[in-house]
Amino acid sequence: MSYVLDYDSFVKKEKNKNLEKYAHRGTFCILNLNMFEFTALVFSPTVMVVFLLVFLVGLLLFRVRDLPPGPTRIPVIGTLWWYVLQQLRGRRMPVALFEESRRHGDVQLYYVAGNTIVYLFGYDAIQEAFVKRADDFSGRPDWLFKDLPSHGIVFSNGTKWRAIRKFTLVALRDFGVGRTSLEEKIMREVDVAAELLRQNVEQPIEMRCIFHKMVTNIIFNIIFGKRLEYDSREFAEVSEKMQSILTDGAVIEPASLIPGFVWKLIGSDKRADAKATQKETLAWVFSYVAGQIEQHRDTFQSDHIRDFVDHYLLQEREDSAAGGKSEITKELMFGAIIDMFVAGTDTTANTLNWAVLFLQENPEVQRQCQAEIREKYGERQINWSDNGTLPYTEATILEIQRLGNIAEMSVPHACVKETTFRGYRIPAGSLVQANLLSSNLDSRHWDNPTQFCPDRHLQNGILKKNPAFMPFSIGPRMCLGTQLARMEMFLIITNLLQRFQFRREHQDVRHNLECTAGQLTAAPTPYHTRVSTCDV
Ligand code: HEM
Repeated sequence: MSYVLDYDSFVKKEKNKNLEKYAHRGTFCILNLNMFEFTALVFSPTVMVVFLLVFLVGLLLFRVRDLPPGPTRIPVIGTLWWYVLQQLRGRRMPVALFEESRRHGDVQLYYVAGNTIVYLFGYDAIQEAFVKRADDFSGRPDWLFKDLPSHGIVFSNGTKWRAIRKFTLVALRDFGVGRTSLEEKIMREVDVAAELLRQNVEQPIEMRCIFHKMVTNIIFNIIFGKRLEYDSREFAEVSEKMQSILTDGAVIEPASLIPGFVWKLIGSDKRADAKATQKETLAWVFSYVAGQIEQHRDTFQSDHIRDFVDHYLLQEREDSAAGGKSEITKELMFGAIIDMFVAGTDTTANTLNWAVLFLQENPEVQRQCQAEIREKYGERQINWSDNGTLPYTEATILEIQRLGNIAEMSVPHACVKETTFRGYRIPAGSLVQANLLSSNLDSRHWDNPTQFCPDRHLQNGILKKNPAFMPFSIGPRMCLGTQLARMEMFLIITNLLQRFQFRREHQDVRHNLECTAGQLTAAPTPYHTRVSTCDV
C-alpha cells in the first residue's frame, strides 16, 4: 500500500461534490483506499493519538523555546538530576549554581517536581528583576510555603504582607532601631560578652556560640521586653528551637521540593527527617509565643508600651475600639515574631562569626581598625551616633559582609504573572531566586572579587557605595532588619575590637575560609580564637 497524498485534486474533487467516484477508485489521495476507508483511517484512534502527540510536542517545543536556558531538562525528572548530582559531589548549591551561570548566563531555568525555578545571577539581572520590575518579581511562592503553619512577613503576599511589614518596621523604629533605647540593649550584651571573654583570655574559644547568644537576646529583648541569662534553661531552649527552625528545616529553599525518599537514596537522611523535626519545633515555638502574649495581656498598660508584643496588643485594642477588625491578626503577629528570630539571629550571629575569622586571618586589617578606634575615641564606648566616623573599620565590616556572604541566595520570590524578562518567557508562579553571592563576587563590578580588601570600599578616606554590594538583597523584599543588623554589627564589632585582640588558635594554621554545608546561612566551618586584651 502506498500513501501518496494528492491533496490538490482531493480538494478540487471535494468542491465538485464528486465523492462517489472516489469512493470506488482510490487513485486520488491514498492509493488503494476508497473514501470511506480513508475517513476511517483518519479518524482511527491510533492516528488521532499520533496527531495529538505531534501537536502537543510541537506546542511544547514552541513553549519551551523561549524559556531561559539551564541544565538539560529530562521529561518528568526535569533538572532534579542536576541537584542530586551536586549533592553527590558534596557541592553547595549556591556555589554550584553560580558556576553554572558561566555556562548558561545570568537567567537560568530549572524544573523540580513540576515547578519552574528561575535563578538570577550578577548585579544587573538581580537589580533589573527585583527593583525595576519589582511589581512582577516581589511575590513569594505560596505553594512552596504551604506546609508552614504561619505566614508572617517573609512568607506572606499582597495586602497581608504590606500590613505586617509596615507594622513591624514602625514597631522596630519605636523600639529604638537607630535610637539609644536599643543601643542600651545591644551594649548590655557587649558587656556580658566582654566579661565572658575576659574570663577566657588566651583560651581557645568559639566566638560563634557567644555571638549567637548575644543576638538572640537582643531580638528577645525587642520582642518580649526582657533579656534572659545565657545559662538559664529558658534561654537554652529558645535558642535551640530557633536555631533548629533554620538549620533543620530549610523549607524555604527549592531543594526542599525534592522528595524525602530521594534524599534518603542519596544518603542524606538528615534532610529527609528535617521536615518532621521542623513541625515539632514550630509547635513548641508557637506555644511559647502564645504564653508570652498572654503574660503581656495581664500586665498591659496602653500608656507604657514595653516591647513588640505590647505594640501588637495596643494595635489590637485600637482596632477593636474603632469597631474594625485588625489587619494584624494574631496569626500574622506569631509569624512576624518567628520571622524576626529566624531571620534576625543566625544571619547576624554568622556575620559576626565571619568578622572574627577574617580579622584573625588578616591581623594587619585588625590592627588598623583598632588604631582608628583608639585614635578617635580612646577608651570611651563607641555609640551608634559615631557611625560614619570610623571609615576604615566600617569599610572592613562591609568587606566582611561581602565576602562572608551569609545569605548566598535571596529567600525565594515568585513571578506574579507570566512575563518576559531579558527576552525569556517566565511563567506565572515561577519561583525566582537571586544568587546574591554572584553579585557580591561579580567581577563586572569588583576588582579581584575573591580578595579580602576593605580599601575597595574607600575613596580618598571616605566610604564609597558599590551598588553590587548586596548582602541584604534589594527591592521591596529587601531585608526588613537591615538597619537593626547594621547597628548590631557596628556596635558589637567596634566595642569588642576596642577591648580585645583576636588571634588564631595555632598561629601557623590558616583557616581555609570554607563554609559549613547544608545550612541556609553560610557559616564558616567551626574554628577557635584566642583572645587577649587590647594593647594597641
Ligand atoms: C547581617 C544580618 C542580615 C542579613 C545578611 C539578612 C539578609 C536577608 C536577606 C538576603 C533577605 C531576603 C530578601 C529577599 O528575599 O530578597 C532577608 C529578608 C528578611 N530579613 Fe534579613 N538579614 C539580616 C538580619 C535581619 C534581622 C536582624 C532581622 C530582624 C528583624 C531580619 C529580618 C528579615 C525579614 C523579616 C525578612 C523578610 C522580608 C520580606 O519578605 O519582606 N533580617 N534578610
